[in-house]
Amino acid sequence: MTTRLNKQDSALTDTCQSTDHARETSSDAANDADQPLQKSLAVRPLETPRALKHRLPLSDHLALQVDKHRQQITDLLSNKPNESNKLLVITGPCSLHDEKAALDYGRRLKALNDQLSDRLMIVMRTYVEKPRTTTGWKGLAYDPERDGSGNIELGLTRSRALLLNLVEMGLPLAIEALSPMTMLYLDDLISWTAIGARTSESQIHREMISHLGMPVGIKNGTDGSVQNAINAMISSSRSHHCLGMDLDGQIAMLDTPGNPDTHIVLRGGRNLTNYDETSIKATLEQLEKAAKSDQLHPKVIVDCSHDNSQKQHERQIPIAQKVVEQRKGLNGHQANQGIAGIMLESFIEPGNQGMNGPNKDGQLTYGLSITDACISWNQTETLLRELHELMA
Ligand SMILES: O=C[C@H](O)[C@H](O)COP(=O)(O)O
Ligand SMILES: C=C(OP(=O)(O)O)C(=O)O
Repeated sequence: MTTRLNKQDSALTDTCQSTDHARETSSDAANDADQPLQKSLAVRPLETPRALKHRLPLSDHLALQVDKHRQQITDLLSNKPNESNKLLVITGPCSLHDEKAALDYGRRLKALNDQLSDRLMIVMRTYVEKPRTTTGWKGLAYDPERDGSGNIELGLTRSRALLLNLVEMGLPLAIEALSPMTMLYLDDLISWTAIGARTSESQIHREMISHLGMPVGIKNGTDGSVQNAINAMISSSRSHHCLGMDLDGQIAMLDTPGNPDTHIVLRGGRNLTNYDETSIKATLEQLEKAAKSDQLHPKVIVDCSHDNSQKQHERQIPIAQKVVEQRKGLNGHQANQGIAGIMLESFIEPGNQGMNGPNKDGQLTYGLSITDACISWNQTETLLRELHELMA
C-alpha cells in the first residue's frame, strides 16, 4: 500500500497515527521509481525529555552546582560585589563532535580555571546544535554519526551524556539554544545560553528565553543590527502566553515568567566588526535607553570570532586583548564596566577541517574543529593567562 503524502498537514494527520505506517510510507516512496521528486514525511516517535533525563539524571548535588554557576553569571551581569570584578570567558569548540576530545578539552579548561577563577569566570562552549546559513552538519544532537543519517535519538542521548560528564568535572556549560524542543532534553545542565545571530529576531526564541532558567546572551543579527538583540531582550524579559511542550511530550499552553537576565553578544556582521570602543559604547547607549523603560542589564560580551575575526581564528587573540584593555581602561581607553566578557572559539588544535578530515584516508584529525576554525589549546591557555593579568 502506498499513501502519497503531498501536503505536510495531511502527512501529519496520517503518519502520526502509526509509526509503522510512516516507515512503510517512506520505504514505499523510496522504492517508487515513478515518483522521484516528491518525498514523504516520516514521523518517528522519540523518547520524551523526562525519560532521557531519568535515564541520564543530574544528581541533586550537581543541580546545586549548576544553580550556583547560573547565579554567579547573573551576579556578574548585575554588578554584585563578589562577581563584578570578574571577566566572563565563554570558550570552547565551535561545535562538539567527538566526546573524547571534548572531555580532554574540558579537563584542561577545568585545571586552568582552578588557577584563574579569582578574576575570570570561565564557561565552556558545548554547542551540540549548529545553525547553518544554508545547509551543513547541524551538530551532535542531530547527526551524531556525521553520515547524514540524522539519528536524533542517539544524538540527544550522546549530547546529554557528554554534557553530564563535563558538568561532573565542575565546569559551567554554554550552549546555543536552537530548537526549543532540544532544550527540554538538556536545559538542566546549562549555565549560560546563547541565542544566535540567525534566530535573535525569532518570536519563538524570545518566548523560549522568557522561560529559560539561566542567563542568556543574545547575538546581534548577521547584518550587524544590534536593535534585534535589544528587542529580543525586551520581549523575553516579559511574560508570554505561548505554545510549547511539557517533559512528557504533551503539547501545552505555557504562561512564561519572563527572563530578566539577558545581555547582548556583539559578533560583528556583514563583514564589519563591532568590538571597537565606539561600537561598544554605541551599543551600551542604545541599551541604556531601552533599559529606562525595561529592566535590562546594560552589558555586552564580545564574540571575538565570526564577523569580528572575519572568520580568521588567530585574530581572536588581539581582539580579546583589546576588549579587555577597554574593560580595564588600559592603553588610552576609558574603563568600561559594561563589557561583561568575551567569547572564543577554541579547541585543541588550531584551525578546522572538512567533515571527512584533512587526510587522504578521510580520517578526522583529533581535537580539530569540523565547523568554524578555532584557536588551539596552547594559544587559549596563553591568552587566558594574559587576560587574567590584564584583569588585575
Ligand atoms: O558558528 C558556526 C557557523 O558560523 C554557523 O553555524 C554558520 O555556519 P555556516 O555559515 O557555515 O552554515
Ligand atoms: C553560530 C554561532 O554564532 P552566530 O550566531 O554569531 O553566527 C556560534 O557561535 O556558533
